[in-house]
Amino acid sequence: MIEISNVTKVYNKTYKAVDNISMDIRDGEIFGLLGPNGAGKTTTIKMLTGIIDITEGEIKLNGKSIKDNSLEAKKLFGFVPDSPDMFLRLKGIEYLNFMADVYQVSKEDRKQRIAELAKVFDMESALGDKIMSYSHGMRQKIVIMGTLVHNPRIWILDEPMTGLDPKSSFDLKTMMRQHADNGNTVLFSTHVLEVAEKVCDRVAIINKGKVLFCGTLNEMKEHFKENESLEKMFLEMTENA
Ligand SMILES: Nc1ncnc2c1ncn2[C@@H]1O[C@H](COP(=O)(O)OP(=O)(O)OP(=O)(O)O)[C@@H](O)[C@H]1O
Repeated sequence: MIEISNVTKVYNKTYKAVDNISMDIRDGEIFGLLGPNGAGKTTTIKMLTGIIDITEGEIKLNGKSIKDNSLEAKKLFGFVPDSPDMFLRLKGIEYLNFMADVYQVSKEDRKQRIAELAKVFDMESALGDKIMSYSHGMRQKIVIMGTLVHNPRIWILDEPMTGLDPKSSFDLKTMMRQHADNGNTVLFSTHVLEVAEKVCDRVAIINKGKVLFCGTLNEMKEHFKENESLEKMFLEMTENA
């Protein structure tokens, strides 16, 4: 569960990139953070994960404050950032072992987990190669595998489908569903409405740092009927996808 309460982020003392947002992401659901470029999605995710400070407000992950109890809160989630170009000089398997070390995954558990993930993402034959030799999609997959190697309760993913081939994208969505169905929390951002429609239980639409809507997809469609400007923004987002 993620609780976001009256959160604001001000950059450079004046620019409000996120403006007093509140929402709860519940156990057992896939929650989509939707919005056009510059809406404040990445800023929100960076605050959730403790990468940047919260200017005002509070964020709790399974009851642990990311401000006051950051180390404990950070142990609870796996985070996939929007750029997968990391640790390029490491071999895939070295990166996965590094992540398993950081999260103190036992030798036995990691062996099993890495084998499972490599199979799902069709990466078995690539693990001995350096990440710099991987395609963008393969880099995306190795980062996702590194994030999931410690089996975190909460998954936070910033634009995770970007660059994935259709099969990997499908497999990731299936894994997200399974993880949520097991009573865990999955939050991801996207600017593609279609992706959200296929996988999310609930969405929040943000634009210019404000939450314009938060609810189920059916509720969103009802809301569009009453709010043409929101629907128009979405049509534009879909056209630009
Ligand atoms: N470090 C920073 N300093 C100043 N302004 C920033 C900083 N990071 C982001 N911004 C600004 O804050 C606003 C929100 O940016 P953010 O990256 O959160 O949007 P986003 O919804 O993730 O967009 P995208 O889909 O393009 O990644 C933008 O106007 C951006 O230019």
